[in-house]
Amino acid sequence: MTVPGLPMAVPSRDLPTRVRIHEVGARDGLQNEKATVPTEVKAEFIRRLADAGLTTIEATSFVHPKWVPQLADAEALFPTVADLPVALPVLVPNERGLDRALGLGARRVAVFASATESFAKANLNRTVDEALAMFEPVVSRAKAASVHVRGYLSMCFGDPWEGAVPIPQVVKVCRALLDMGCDELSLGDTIGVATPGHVVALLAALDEAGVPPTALGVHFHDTYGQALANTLAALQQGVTTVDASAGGLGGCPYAKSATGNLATEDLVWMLRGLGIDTGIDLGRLVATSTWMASQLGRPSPSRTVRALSHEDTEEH
Ligand SMILES: CC(C)(COP(=O)([O-])OP(=O)([O-])OC[C@H]1O[C@@H](n2cnc3c(N)ncnc32)[C@H](O)[C@@H]1OP(=O)([O-])[O-])[C@@H](O)C(=O)NCCC(=O)NCCSC(=O)C[C@@](C)(O)CC(=O)[O-]
Repeated sequence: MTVPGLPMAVPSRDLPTRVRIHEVGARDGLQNEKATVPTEVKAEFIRRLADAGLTTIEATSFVHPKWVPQLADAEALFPTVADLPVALPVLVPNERGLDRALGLGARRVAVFASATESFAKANLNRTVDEALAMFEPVVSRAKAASVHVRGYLSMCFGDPWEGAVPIPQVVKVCRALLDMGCDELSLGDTIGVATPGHVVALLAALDEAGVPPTALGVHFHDTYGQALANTLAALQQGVTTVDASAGGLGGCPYAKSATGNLATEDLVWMLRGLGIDTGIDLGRLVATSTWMASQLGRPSPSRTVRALSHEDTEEH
């Protein structure tokens, strides 16, 4: 697909020159679909994302299949994409998940904690502390096997049961995950309620507690249309890893108010305008999301996908 009228690149001195996009569409996106997507379609989706230039593509989750039936095919899927020349992180909640992932040769895993008790219970059937205790052997065994570990932290801004989440509560769990040995953290705005001022305040508090922006990724959902504004605020504070989901797929099965993630295409469009290199072919990415939307039987919510897949801009 030819992309018409790309934005003029106007670099800004207070922004990074390169951003790493951590693509979560195949995991966070598809885990929340009502219909279960066939394994071959997931594999094709991941291959197309790699072909579009994404270098970190979260592939699946080794969680209990009854908790997330949409990803119950992790064992069948992972080996079919394992040879791609990209990083393929997978979620593992516990040692059972780690064993399954390591058994298939996964080199990057992610544990996923919660800043709130309500979501820890709903998502992991544990208190916050019990969940951290569950992750400890996962992280230490993964590190011993030279496997990269990401630590997600959900509900960093607001929680559907508890409301606004106090910043010190978030800082405490972030510190615990880093002290445990996680290589990087991802701050999840699981239900998409964050606003830029809150992002800046949280990043400042984390920095003060010894968690620098270079150790962090940001993971925004776009429920209230704030995901791009929040991302820009995070970039201005020195964050260089941004999670996004092709076509804006996504949500979380254990937080009903979680809607789609920040769309990767919307992010790439903004970064291009800011003169920030991502190495992504936007035309191929839009074509991938348009193809995935046709597999799911509904249009992509991404504004950029919609604008660029309009019939006058279809392949020339
Ligand atoms: C953590 C558990 C397993 C606890 O669930 P539990 O019911 O407390 O499990 P358990 O530890 O009591 O074990 C019960 C049985 O499950 C088995 N089991 C135990 N673990 C596994 C496993 N890994 N794979 C396969 N089987 C497993 C285990 O072997 C045992 O089998 P039995 O002995 O009875 O036959 C469960 O709560 C779970 O799987 N939760 C995952 C929920 C999830 O995936 N949520 C979505 C991801 S988080 C997210 O999307 C947010 C994020 C990351 O995107 C960021 C953001 O936006 O905020």
